[in-house]
Formats: sequence, structure tokens, C-alpha cells
Amino acid sequence: MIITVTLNLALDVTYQVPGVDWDGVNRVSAVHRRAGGKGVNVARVLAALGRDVLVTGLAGGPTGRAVEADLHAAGLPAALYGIAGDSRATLAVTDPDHTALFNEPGPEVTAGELAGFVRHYETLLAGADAVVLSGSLPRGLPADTYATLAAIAADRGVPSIVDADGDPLRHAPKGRPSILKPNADELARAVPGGTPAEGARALLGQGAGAVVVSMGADGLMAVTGEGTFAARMPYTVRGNPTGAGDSLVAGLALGLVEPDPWPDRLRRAAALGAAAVARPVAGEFDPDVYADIHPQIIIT
Ligand SMILES: O=P(O)(O)OC[C@H]1O[C@](O)(CO)[C@@H](O)[C@H]1O
Repeated sequence: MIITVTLNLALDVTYQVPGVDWDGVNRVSAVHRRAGGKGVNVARVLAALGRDVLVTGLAGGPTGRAVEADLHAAGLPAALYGIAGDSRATLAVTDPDHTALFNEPGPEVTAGELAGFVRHYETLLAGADAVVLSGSLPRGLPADTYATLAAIAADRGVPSIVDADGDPLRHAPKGRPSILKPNADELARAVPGGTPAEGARALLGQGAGAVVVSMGADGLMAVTGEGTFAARMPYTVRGNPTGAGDSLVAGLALGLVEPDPWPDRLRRAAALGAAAVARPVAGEFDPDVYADIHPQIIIT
């Protein structure tokens, strides 16, 4: 079973519009409301691929209840930890050529709530083959929370992936995660002033088992103990890139439980990321796009 941890769960709202007029009234052509936050999207993709998943994270208030109800309706197994604050919403506004995201910061979480969650997480880890730690931290959580959770997993022999930004990413290598997955901008913020390969090697030197850098249409780069690999995309998929990183992380998580050679893992992850762009909402991927692009990805 793969556990996905989403400390800042969200009700993801997606507005599809023909275009945005920032000075006028915009009519929305389609609305999607569903449980989100990065780990939820990772779990949706893994479940669609037929893998056992368990969603955990912090949920509270009416929004937390709506998230939990949607997970239930989607058939995604969940063991959320209750907090007093109201979980957040995110808004993605997407037209045929652009997507803008508005992500609320999330509730304030107390030290006692975090301690309770850590005990809950330790119990869940007993049945885990891998754990995915992803997304922003809600207010009140220390910046080294992912490092702490990854270290607890590592001490129990459970491999982990961390997908984070800013200080949580900077601290993450201390927790000895199996894989860190920043995008190129996140990596540049965490390790300023070098090339992506240099930045990735720096995080590797600080304790990460491997660093996979996502570079949008330019593909992926993986700096691993076995060498450095690149995945180049044969063409650009048009659509909504929201959630493409989560689909890619799902592919990397599969590589932790079915440890194929790195080139195969990268190809699968890159294809899943691209196939997610073809879908209007985060947490889904287009199987036809996946089947088409997977064999054409160039691995070096
Ligand atoms: O935790 P954040 O970094 O704010 O990201 C959350 C958001 O990202 C997405 O997972 C897309 O990657 C959305 O579903 C949304 O919930």
C-alpha cells in the first residue's frame, strides 16, 4: 500500500472559462469541485492504475468534511486526522491557453494537533510500502515537518517521496527521503545560483536518495546514486497542467514499490505527467495520451 500525506488538504474548485476579462463579469462554462491537495491527486492516479492507496492528512471544519465526503464518494480509502481549523479551498481558472491558480494558505494547526498526527502517521506506516509527502504546509507547522515525517518512515524502512517548495524543501534532505521532486523553479529557490544538475546534486549530498527535477515541456532530470538521467518529451500536450506534477509523482511512487531501472521509472513518470495535462482537472490522466507518448519519450 502507498500512503499519500496531504497536510494541507483542499477542496479544489476548477472553473473552465473561454477567457478571462479582469475588468468584467466572467461566465463559467464548467465547474468541478473535488477533494484535492497534491497527495490526493497522487492517490487518485495510483488508484486509477489499480494500486492500493491510503490518503491521510489534516482535515477540519465544513471544508474538511466536504473533502472527506468527496474522497468517500470517489472510493479513495482515507484515514484523515481531525483538526479544529477549517480546511482550505483552491481555485484553478483555466481557459484553452492559460491556467491561473489561487491557493488559500490553509488553517492554523497547533503543535498538539501535529503531535497527534505524527502518532496517527506512525500507526499507518506499519502497513505502508511507500509514502508520498506532498504540497504546502498549513500555517503553524514547522518548516522541517516533511524532514521529520520522512525520517520516521526511513527509520522504519519505508521509502518516501517529498514534493515541496521553499523551506520545507530545503529541510527535506535531512529526513533521508528516497526521492525529492522539485520543479525547476522550486529547485532554483532552494539552491540558488547553479544549474539544475548542480542544485540536484547539492540536495543529494544533503541526504536525499535521488532528486527528480520536473521541467515542464522540457521533461525530467533525475540525479540518482546510479547516475544522471534525462527524459525529453517528443511533443507538447496542450491543456491544464494543474496536477501534472502529482501524476508524475504517482509514477515515481510506483518506482519505489516496483523498483524498475531508473530509465524505465523516468519514462513512466514523464508519460503520466504529460497525460495529466490532457485532462481538465487535477488527479486524472488520459490513458490514450499516456499510451501514445510513453514509447516516444527519449531517455538519455
Ligand atoms: O499545497 P499547494 O502547494 O498549495 O498545492 C495544492 C494544489 O495543487 C494541486 O494539487 C495541483 O498540483 C491542486 O490540486 C491544489 O490542491
